[in-house]
Amino acid sequence: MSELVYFCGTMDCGKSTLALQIEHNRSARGLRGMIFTRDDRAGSGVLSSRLGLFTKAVEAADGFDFYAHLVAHLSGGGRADYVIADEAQFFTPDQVDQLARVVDDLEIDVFAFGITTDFRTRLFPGSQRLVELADRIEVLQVEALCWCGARATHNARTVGGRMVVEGAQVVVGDVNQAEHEVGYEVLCRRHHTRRMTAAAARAAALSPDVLPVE
Ligand SMILES: Nc1ncnc2c1ncn2[C@@H]1O[C@H](COP(=O)(O)OP(=O)(O)O)[C@@H](O)[C@H]1O
Ligand SMILES: Cc1cn([C@H]2C[C@H](O)[C@@H](COP(=O)(O)O)O2)c(=O)[nH]c1=O
Repeated sequence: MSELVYFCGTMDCGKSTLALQIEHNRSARGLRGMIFTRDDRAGSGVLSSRLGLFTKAVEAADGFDFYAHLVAHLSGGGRADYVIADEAQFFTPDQVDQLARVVDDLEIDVFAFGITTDFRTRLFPGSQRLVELADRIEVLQVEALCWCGARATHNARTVGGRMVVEGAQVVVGDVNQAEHEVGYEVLCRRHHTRRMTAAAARAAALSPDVLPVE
């Protein structure tokens, strides 16, 4: 039975790496995958991991129809034994419905990867639809850590080095950016709620929040 699996976690927890590993393991056994992404930091039509690995992918912009693309590919004699879809938080709910249809009507496994919530702790529409439709939700096992040592569960956005809670939902970017750039930092819920990034914690070094990690 084919499945729609949603692999999720914070930024920088290894989702793209896992996507590339799944692709590697399956293609090494002669299976053929169809790889999609949207707005990867490395550019259009690339699925990249911070470990330095990357592969070509089909860019799934707004209006792209996953189901129609797969049907056209198969009708033209192409093969697709599984689908990998990275940065799935950026997909529209309709596109996630199309991925579910790929599973149900074409009987192809779909492995989707994405962050669940944005910098305001709100669900991305694509992630919400994946949570609603997935056969299985897998939270990544390699924990990203907050500066305090707790498991990071939330994504913070920083502008000019300060955490912000207002702005456009989508701003492509990375962790560990220079202070003047828009950047991201993963935090535990407590420090996200208190808007305490690593830099803010350093600045408030006398706060009990910055007791050393045990
Ligand atoms: N220099 C490094 N050495 C070892 N592991 C690294 C290094 N840089 C990044 N990583 C690993 O890569 C992970 C990020 O992987 P990536 O697939 O790009 O994340 P995601 O897609 O979830 O944002 C980090 O959590 C870390 O485990
Ligand atoms: C929290 C948050 C993130 N983004 C962007 C930033 C990155 O380009 C991607 C996440 O990529 P990763 O491979 O999981 O690190 O999402 C955003 O646009 N809005 C946000 O609120």
